[in-house]
Amino acid sequence: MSSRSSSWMLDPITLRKLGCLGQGEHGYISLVQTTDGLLMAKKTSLRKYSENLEKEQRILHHFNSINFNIDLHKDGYVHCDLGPENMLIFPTYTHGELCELKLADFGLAKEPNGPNPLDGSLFEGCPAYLAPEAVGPCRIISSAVDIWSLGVMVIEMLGVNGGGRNDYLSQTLSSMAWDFVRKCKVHDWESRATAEELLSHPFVNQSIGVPPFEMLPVPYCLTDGVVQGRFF
Ligand SMILES: Nc1ncnc2c1ncn2[C@@H]1O[C@H](COP(=O)(O)OP(=O)(O)OP(=O)(O)O)[C@@H](O)[C@H]1O
Repeated sequence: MSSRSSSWMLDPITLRKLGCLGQGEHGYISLVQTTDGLLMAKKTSLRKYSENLEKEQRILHHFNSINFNIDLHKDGYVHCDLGPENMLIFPTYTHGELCELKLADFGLAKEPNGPNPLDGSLFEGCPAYLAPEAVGPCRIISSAVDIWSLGVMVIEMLGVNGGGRNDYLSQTLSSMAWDFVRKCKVHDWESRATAEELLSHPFVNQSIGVPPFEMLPVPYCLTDGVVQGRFF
């Protein structure tokens, strides 16, 4: 489903399975090849999760048909399940870019004017990244939920311990990183930074070097065991 192929619906019988890319609570993902030689990820779920799968298909189709790089939030979608397991890192062919990031698993996402994810379902996702206002009887699901998750992920990526306590973070992170993180982790969801604001933050726009090619992730099932480690 990550291909830019013009024909969206494919006959599954024509897809050749090359290997397994990953597995989650709701299904497993295999690497398949179309008769045209295109590589794709195919998600298979139990019938009881078919609504989630259909929603994922609708959302991916929506972004496939307009522009891959558009901000999810501007279009009224909330992912609701952002966490490292749902951020996929691909090699990029764009000069000067580090890599290409893609979001996976829209099974819990909120569509524009669509219902909130079922009560309790967000705990099946990545609870450690869940915003405080997204739980409880009066829960509020808005784009701010994803921004909170982003803040938690950035703290984790920077390798900081200390239980996410603000006093510890403010002393440990660079002032630029701390400013970014604290804007994501504002408890009052209405005062939290938006994706648009964060995109112009210096933490996002700083210039960092491109890593050597061999550091870019390669699907494990394509490497025949040559590259160790897990596929993102
Ligand atoms: N397009 C893709 N390309 C490569 N790997 C993928 C792709 N989509 C998913 N995966 C891998 O499969 C894993 C599970 O996928 P996904 O999150 O969609 O399944 P899920 O059952 O809905 O998971 P969860 O338990 O989070 O609900 C991901 O964490 C990722 O490692």
